[in-house]
Amino acid sequence: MTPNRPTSPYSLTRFLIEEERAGHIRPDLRLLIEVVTRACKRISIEVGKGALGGVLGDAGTPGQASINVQGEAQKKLDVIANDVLMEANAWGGHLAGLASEEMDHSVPIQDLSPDGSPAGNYLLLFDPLDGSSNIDVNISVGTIFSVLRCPEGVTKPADEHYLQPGTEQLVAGYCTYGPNTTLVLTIGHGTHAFTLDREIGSFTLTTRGMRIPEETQEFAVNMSNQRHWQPPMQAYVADLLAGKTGPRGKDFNMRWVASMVADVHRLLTRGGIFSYPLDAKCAAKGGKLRLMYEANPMAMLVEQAGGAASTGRQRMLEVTPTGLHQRVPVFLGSRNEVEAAVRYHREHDVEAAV
Ligand SMILES: O=P(O)(O)OC[C@H]1O[C@](O)(COP(=O)(O)O)[C@@H](O)[C@@H]1O
Ligand SMILES: [Mg+2]
Ligand SMILES: [Mg+2]
Repeated sequence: MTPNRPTSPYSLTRFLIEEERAGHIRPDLRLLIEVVTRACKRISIEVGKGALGGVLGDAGTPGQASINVQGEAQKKLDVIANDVLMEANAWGGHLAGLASEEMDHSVPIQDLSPDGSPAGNYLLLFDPLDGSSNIDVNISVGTIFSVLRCPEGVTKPADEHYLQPGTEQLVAGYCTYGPNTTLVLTIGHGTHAFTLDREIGSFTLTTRGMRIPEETQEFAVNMSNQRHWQPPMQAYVADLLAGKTGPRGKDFNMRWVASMVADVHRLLTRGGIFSYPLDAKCAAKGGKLRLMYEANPMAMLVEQAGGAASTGRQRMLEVTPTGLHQRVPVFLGSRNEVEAAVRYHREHDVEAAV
């Protein structure tokens, strides 16, 4: 090699090929990740156009917002991002089916693939655009995705085939569209960050093996819901707010972006706890955030970085899903802080039982 020649950037493609050589990933799964992350680059371009691309605002017609299966008004970019991911994967190849936060039901790839390609081995789940309420105000949003194995012998998967606990995820990742576009990925061997080099259009490995500090003094929660929280969450946050002179013996700072991707990216970078607990407004639905599209992929990424993820009463990845759009309470991030939040729930439940 010529001396002093700059070494070439370590691309996502190179990373995946080396993981394949190490026996961590099969070639068809590697190609699936490449397809999904290429779609994320497309979404990044659409998000980046902002008002110039006519992509801001609500989907639907004026005065008649379009409503998704979650009962939430869709933004134009929710629909665009969903379409981009659908189109990117419609040719089949490695997928047997896909499911999206924005669609009522999963779709078998055989119904999408124009030439009726044989179904692949995997199921893809995604939240095409997370943090929708931030789109119009130019704050980071993102895409969250997860890959499961299609059960043996199933060529046309239905919703029930997706109902596997998070421990079964083969891949989890997200892409944040902010000041830069960053992909954070796990294939079950650590959590790694790749930054999009916009000049060459390629993801470059920028952090190998992200580690979440076990201790933190930073928490993320929507405090406006405080009056609706249940007793263990009330007690936990009251002690955080009591600071140095309270039972926790240290001061805490609060950060809340209201895009889960951005809040999780912060804690993967410098530690923290993110929570979206049960409250009186969302209790009937089981929580606010979606198990299959948000909580499970983030839980795998966080655990692979040395953190913890829980519903407050159960390890997130061990929850047995009962529905594609199931919602759950979420606590994830720095291990010791998540354990503290879980302790408040346990102590409350023990007291309530006597
Ligand atoms: O502002 P709220 O209602 O507390 O909700 C914020 C949460 O809702 C979400 O935006 C839900 O995601 P979507 O935008 O994909 O529906 C999370 O990203 C975020 O943590
Ligand atoms: Mg979301
Ligand atoms: Mg969304």
